[in-house]
Amino acid sequence: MGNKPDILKVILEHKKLEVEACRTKVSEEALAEMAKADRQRRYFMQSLSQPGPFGANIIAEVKRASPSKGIIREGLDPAVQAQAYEKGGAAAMSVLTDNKFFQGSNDDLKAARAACSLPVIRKDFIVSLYQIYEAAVMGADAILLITRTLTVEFMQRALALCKELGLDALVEVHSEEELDQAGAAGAKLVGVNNRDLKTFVTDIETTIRLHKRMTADQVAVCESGIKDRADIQRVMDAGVFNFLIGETLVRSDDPAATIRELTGAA
Ligand SMILES: O=P(O)(O)OC[C@@H](O)[C@@H](O)c1c[nH]c2ccccc12
Repeated sequence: MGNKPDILKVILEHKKLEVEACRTKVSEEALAEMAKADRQRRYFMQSLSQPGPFGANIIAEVKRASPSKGIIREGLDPAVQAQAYEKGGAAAMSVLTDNKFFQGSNDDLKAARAACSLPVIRKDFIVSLYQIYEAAVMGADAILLITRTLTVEFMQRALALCKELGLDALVEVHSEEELDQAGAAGAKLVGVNNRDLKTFVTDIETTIRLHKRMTADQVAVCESGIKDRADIQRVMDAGVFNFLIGETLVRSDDPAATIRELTGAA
């Protein structure tokens, strides 16, 4: 790592500029007004509050590319992918909306959500409340908050706004310290990213370790680096039943079948 640029820092700096550019087109006040409009809410957190029919709940991700892997699948169609995810028995869906680093878009989220009946989380780098209004306006059911990139004070404000707008929040952590910060902010749905966003090293044990430190009112999600049923079994044996999976499903030629294998339904 040493002198490798910190990609997370680069992403956040770019994201701040992006949000400022959006603000000049639609003000936060105008967006907040739009966010109040009636929406057909789908319950993201509720779909993860207990184990599914075969045990594991899968949050299946639409992910075209990433800074660590480059293009994961050329020409990925979010609507087709969403239908396969639903058919395979996914509990929920995640859609990357960051364009510069993940080649996603708000339109990807809209298309994926319109093609199925699963609750959808907007996966992006939230640096401003502006993006939370935006998430509500594009029809997302939940947002991701990455503890490493935020203050406890901002997370509290963000969680309060989510409540007001009828959005769920998945609060992502990668260390004991971050888990404590997420808890202090009032996070209930806690995602443990097995991938270190600085080094891109993935270790599933991270979820098992941090889950032991969670409180009884927190629901855990195991995120990143899940390749097969054995990975899932190992984490389930430790008491975690929610899994956020991107690459393995996007690379599969039959994502519905892969979900069935992963959940244990096939
Ligand atoms: O493709 P994977 O290894 O299955 O990982 C999915 C998901 O966890 C990952 O995309 C992710 C987790 N947290 C993030 C934060 C930003 C961008 C991406 C992510």
